Amino acid sequence: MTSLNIRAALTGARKLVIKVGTRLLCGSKGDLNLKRMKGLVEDVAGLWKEGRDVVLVSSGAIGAGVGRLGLLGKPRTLPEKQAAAAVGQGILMQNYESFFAPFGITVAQVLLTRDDIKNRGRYLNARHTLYSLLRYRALPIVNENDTVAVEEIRFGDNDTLAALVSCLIDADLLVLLTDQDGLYSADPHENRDAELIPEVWEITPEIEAVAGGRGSHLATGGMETKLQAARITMQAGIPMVIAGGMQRGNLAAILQGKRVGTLFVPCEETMKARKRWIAFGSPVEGKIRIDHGALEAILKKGKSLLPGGVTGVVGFFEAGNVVSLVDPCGREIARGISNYSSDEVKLIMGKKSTEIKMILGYHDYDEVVHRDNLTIIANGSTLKAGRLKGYAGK
Ligand SMILES: Nc1ncnc2c1ncn2[C@@H]1O[C@H](COP(=O)(O)OP(=O)(O)O)[C@@H](O)[C@H]1O
Ligand SMILES: N[C@@H](CCC(=O)OP(=O)(O)O)C(=O)O
Repeated sequence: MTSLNIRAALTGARKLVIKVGTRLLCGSKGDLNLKRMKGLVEDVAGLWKEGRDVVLVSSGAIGAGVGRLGLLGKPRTLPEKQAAAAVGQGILMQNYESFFAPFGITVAQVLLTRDDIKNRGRYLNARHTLYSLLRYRALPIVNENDTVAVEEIRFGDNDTLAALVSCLIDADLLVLLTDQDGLYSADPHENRDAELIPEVWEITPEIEAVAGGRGSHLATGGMETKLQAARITMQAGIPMVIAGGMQRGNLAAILQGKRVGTLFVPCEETMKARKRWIAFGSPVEGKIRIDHGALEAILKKGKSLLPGGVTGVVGFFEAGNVVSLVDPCGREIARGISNYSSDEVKLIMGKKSTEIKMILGYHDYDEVVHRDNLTIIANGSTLKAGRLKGYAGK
């Protein structure tokens, strides 16, 4: 695949994560650049109105807090940074709320710590919360929960957080907006002759060498953490673009397939890493038997497994474990992550999703196994849904 093909493929990206850095939002004293923020919001709203899902990862809480508290610079100690973030996060959200409102877009604040990603149960929770917000057409605005995150549970920088959020929601594209138009052959602040690198296919030592650290006293990480984010997205099979957010229109241009910023091309070999993890990387804790209707829905239409299609449960498993889905003849057709434990599935099997609340007393998910967490298996190999034409399951 050529870089032009990949750029063109970005036009079809439906689920986007867009990260906005402190550099764009805050001046050197922490003063929020409201004009720029408003412009960014207008650009994001344009994509949203095209029917795309957007999760915004916004930095700037510490910076805005520094500005409002009149501090001389970014605090050095963690409690002071946490205090600044507590002040600034509210200011950020207040402005996002008022800038998105004229477009009829409701925003939602989502604050995460590293534990929300590391712990499988919490990971699934965060994922489902984000999915629910997008289903409600509310635009999630994510930041690190700086006010409570101590060193051990910190992401530390929002570039990494944005990459992990992209994996969390299976994004089609991550865009990191910053003050530079992409990755240059040297830090443009230090070298006027630096040239933009339009595509990166592999993070080589040469690429690492051009990426400098922190770019301003309020921002974190500089290009180093952006490369760290690219390592994650490239392995996860998600294209990532670093682009300039100082001027309007770059987001739209990227989504029109134009050669804007630096594209980090995902590795095709590892595109299905997550699906492979589900199929082969994790122990299978139990089996769920499904009926012909569910079999057809999963294999031919790529649908999720709903409780109504379940006919039996074998073994003992917890919510979040990988289970085998077996057809009425007992053949394994897929593996997936179960949203419910074996005891819970036994209670809700054969029922409608709307009955889950009545039976269990709670209703966390409609699906027993969501299609995003499901890998189809046939003759020991993984296949895409819809490709199993001859398979009637009989
Ligand atoms: N090779 C490079 N190309 C572009 N920018 C670089 C490079 N190396 C270091 N930088 C610095 O990275 C900064 C952007 O990162 P950062 O300050 O963390 O911004 P943000 O707040 O947007 O995350 C730029 O202002 C620039 O000084
Ligand atoms: N969570 C912090 C952002 C930390 C960070 O990574 O900043 P940046 O390098 O500007 O993206 C904040 O809101 O201030």
